[in-house]
Amino acid sequence: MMSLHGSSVDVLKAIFKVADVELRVGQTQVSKALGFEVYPGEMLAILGRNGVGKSTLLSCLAGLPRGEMAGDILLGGKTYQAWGDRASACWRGWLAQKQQDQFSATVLETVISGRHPHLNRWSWESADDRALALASLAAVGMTDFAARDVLTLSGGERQRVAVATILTQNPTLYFMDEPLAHLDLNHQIEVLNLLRAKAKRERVSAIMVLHEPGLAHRYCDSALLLFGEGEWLYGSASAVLTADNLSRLYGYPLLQIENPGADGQVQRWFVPA
Ligand SMILES: Nc1ncnc2c1ncn2[C@@H]1O[C@H](COP(=O)(O)OP(=O)(O)OP(=O)(O)O)[C@@H](O)[C@H]1O
Repeated sequence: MMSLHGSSVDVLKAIFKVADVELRVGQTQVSKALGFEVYPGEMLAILGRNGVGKSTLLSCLAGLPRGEMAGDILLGGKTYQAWGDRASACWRGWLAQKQQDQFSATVLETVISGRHPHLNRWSWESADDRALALASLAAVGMTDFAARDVLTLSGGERQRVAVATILTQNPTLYFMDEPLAHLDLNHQIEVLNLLRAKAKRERVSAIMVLHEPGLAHRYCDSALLLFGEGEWLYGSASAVLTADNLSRLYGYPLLQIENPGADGQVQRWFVPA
């Protein structure tokens, strides 16, 4: 268990702190003594093999307990319990791994539902809420689908609606379980560009489960690797996302390829050896 972090963000106040988190689900030990902090504007990727416990951990970090957990999770300096359900729902957004629609609803109604934590019990969505929902739909290129029934959408279209919904909720901290699921390459980049720009502009932060280490390196500031048996490695994306660490993580030898990106950053891609 190790932390490898640079000092560039240390001058800021962390908005999210995790200390000594022990987590087990069924027979799986997900983490032992896990600790890290997230700062305003930071994007953190969680990576690991299937079944290692990424979703279980993300859910616990988002205050939606799964499995047996001990340790401290502080959002803006307070526990979820101290915030209460409604206040914490305004602070943090949750994008689930699977979108499960039970009933017919239009795309716009679904996206506007992101505003619900912000509304009083008896109030309806305002014109501002609707404008925010429409802007979020436009941001993911789904404006033309506003009147469509969500039950008729393709997997990738439904995922873009889920991203628009969390954008409409407009939380300070985004928890996203595989936000790129079902998306083609073009839309994967579009969603990550959108989040990166929002993090930079509005200082919101994101913790997300990703399966593509090259994209995690390109878009995230930090990374948390879950190795199984509770072992983990956390630190800056460039320190953690290396061929050695990822070969160990996935149990398969990987080659690292570096390429200068248009933004002047060195991009790192990993391919099976
Ligand atoms: N309620 C449960 N009872 C027993 N085992 C469970 C329970 N929930 C999850 N598990 C197991 O715990 C492990 C971790 O599950 P989790 O969904 O967190 O993995 P993951 O890393 O997100 O996987 P994937 O990459 O496949 O989405 C899996 O082996 C899963 O089968």
